[in-house]
Amino acid sequence: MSKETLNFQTETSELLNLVIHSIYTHKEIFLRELVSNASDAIDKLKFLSITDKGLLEGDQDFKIEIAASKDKKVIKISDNGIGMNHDELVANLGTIAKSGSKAFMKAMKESKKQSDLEIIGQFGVGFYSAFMVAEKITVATRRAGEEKAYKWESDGKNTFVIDEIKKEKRGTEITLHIREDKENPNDEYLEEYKIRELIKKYSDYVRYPINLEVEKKDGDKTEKIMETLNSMIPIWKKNKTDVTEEEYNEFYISKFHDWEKPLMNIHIKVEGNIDYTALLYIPSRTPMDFYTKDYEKGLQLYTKNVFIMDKCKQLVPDHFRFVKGLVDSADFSLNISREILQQDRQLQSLGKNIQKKIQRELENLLKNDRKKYELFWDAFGTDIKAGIYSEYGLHKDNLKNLLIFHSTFSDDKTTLSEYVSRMTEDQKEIYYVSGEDLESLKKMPQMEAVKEKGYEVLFLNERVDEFAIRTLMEFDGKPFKSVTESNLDLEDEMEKKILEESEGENKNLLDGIQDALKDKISKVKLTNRLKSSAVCLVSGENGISFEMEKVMKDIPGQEDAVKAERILEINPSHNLFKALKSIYEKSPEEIVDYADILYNQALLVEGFQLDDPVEFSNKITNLLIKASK
Ligand SMILES: Nc1ncnc2c1ncn2[C@@H]1O[C@H](COP(=O)(O)OP(=O)(O)OP(=O)(O)O)[C@@H](O)[C@H]1O
Repeated sequence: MSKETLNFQTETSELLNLVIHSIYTHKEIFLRELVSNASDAIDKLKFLSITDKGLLEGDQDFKIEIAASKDKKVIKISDNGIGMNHDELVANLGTIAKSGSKAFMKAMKESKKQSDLEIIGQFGVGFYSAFMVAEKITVATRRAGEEKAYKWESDGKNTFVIDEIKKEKRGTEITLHIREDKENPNDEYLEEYKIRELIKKYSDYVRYPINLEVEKKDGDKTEKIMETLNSMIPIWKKNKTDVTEEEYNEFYISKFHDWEKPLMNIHIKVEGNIDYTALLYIPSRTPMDFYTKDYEKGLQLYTKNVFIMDKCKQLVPDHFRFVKGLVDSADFSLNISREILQQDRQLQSLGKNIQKKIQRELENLLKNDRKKYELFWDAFGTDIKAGIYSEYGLHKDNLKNLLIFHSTFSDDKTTLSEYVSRMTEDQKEIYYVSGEDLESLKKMPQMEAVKEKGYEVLFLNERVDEFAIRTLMEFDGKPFKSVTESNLDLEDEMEKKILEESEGENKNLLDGIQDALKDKISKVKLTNRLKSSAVCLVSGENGISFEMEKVMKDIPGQEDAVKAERILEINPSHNLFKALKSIYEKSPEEIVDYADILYNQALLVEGFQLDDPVEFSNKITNLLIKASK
């Protein structure tokens, strides 16, 4: 094969341009990235060699080596991992395929501020980050089990060159030709102390020895020896007490490509039916791709220190899909293929066990650190609520204690059991009101009577809320009840009787309003539910609420699939009702316009769009003119 010169994919060029020209902070992470690639490459080889011993080529002494030369201004990082063949070289080091770099580019594109370049420190852009310190990079590599070896070389501008070479040992050797830069010198990366420091800081847990070539003086002689810099104990195998918060965070950031430290970690060692260790993290905010189809849930799976798979889906349920982390269990036989592993019953029961642990940790957080729990809730509460109604409510009993909502009780959110503990003796139901934003919910007319009774009302201000609540149906034996339902049943017998009489006396007026609105509402009623408001809409008994109707409307193809039954309720003690009565007595035909205005007002309060806003506005205008005469 002759030498070929290839262009970087456009996105890669953009990324490289950024890396080379704009980023001066956090340069040191390049070493972490290269070491982590080397360690991944050994992991891959180890895994493949289970079924194909030949790949080892007689060398099982897995290691990563670093050598630096101040004279030549180069630093070399080599590994005896899987290596790359020609096509892999082109694909892996010519395009951006991987999560870290892709997410980084996306974040960069979305942010306008230069200071956001800081995020690279936490992100890492993989291999390409080496161009922060190198003016030229040479990669020599041979794929395990193959004969041909290749050299990849580039100055990170627009092109890279690939050439065939001889390389006896399998694996990859990366040579960085350190960039001269007076303003932002890179020379320290050639110093032994710095390399030691960086490996300790970022790569101590790497399971293979990271050996640095150091000079040792022996009398007059100096000789070069290899010294292992890392402790090699995977962080998850250490005792909790031996790991600092910072180490946990550092591990998360480098391993799971977040740019913010996690909200919390869950480090568990379980001995039982299945022995396992898990190190799980809850991110501190919703990942950028969380609501796209690119987001994949799952935990990394290791067995006996060998990496098996990256996103093992069975280990976390959908409602905890935000959890990142890894699970290491010696109880899996390694000879099974990934496909068989996926059906493994052990895996299912491991998943169940992990699910319980996550749940317990969240319950503890809710109990012990409400502030932090609210941060969690802001990021992932929607998923918990969706988890309640998905799979036909299969998980509702597990998840119901994790719910928190705003309520009329205070500005803080409340759990359902806190709500129940505050219920008054005569209160039989848990009241809620649903709608889009808290401020308008607080002012909903339907709330008035419930509030006057001294009952607390939950605010369901997210779309999934009502679906979750309806799946639950009850909590602690107390059914949920929407304050906008028609049969609120708050009155005593006396009040009911007075209302009925009043409806009888005003039958003509009510019928007149009903006739005027016949296509729009199913009924007009007088109500005790209102105090200072004149009218409101409530939903009927077909079980569909206004909020559900709105949600369904937004689903393409379902626009008219469900409609809540609308009942117009009028407050008989309000001056407006008296005014309606006198208008009806004088000229019954005028009631048509009034009815329409009342109905539209009630719609507005409910957050609905008016069928004909222009007509509504004209009617109001006419009324105002009339009033001024
Ligand atoms: N030392 C190596 N040995 C074998 N393959 C390597 C090595 N370094 C990099 N690669 C290959 O190049 C790919 C790209 O590396 P890069 O560091 O850019 O991203 P990544 O590490 O895969 O992604 P991320 O950083 O998001 O995990 C890797 O996925 C791997 O296939």
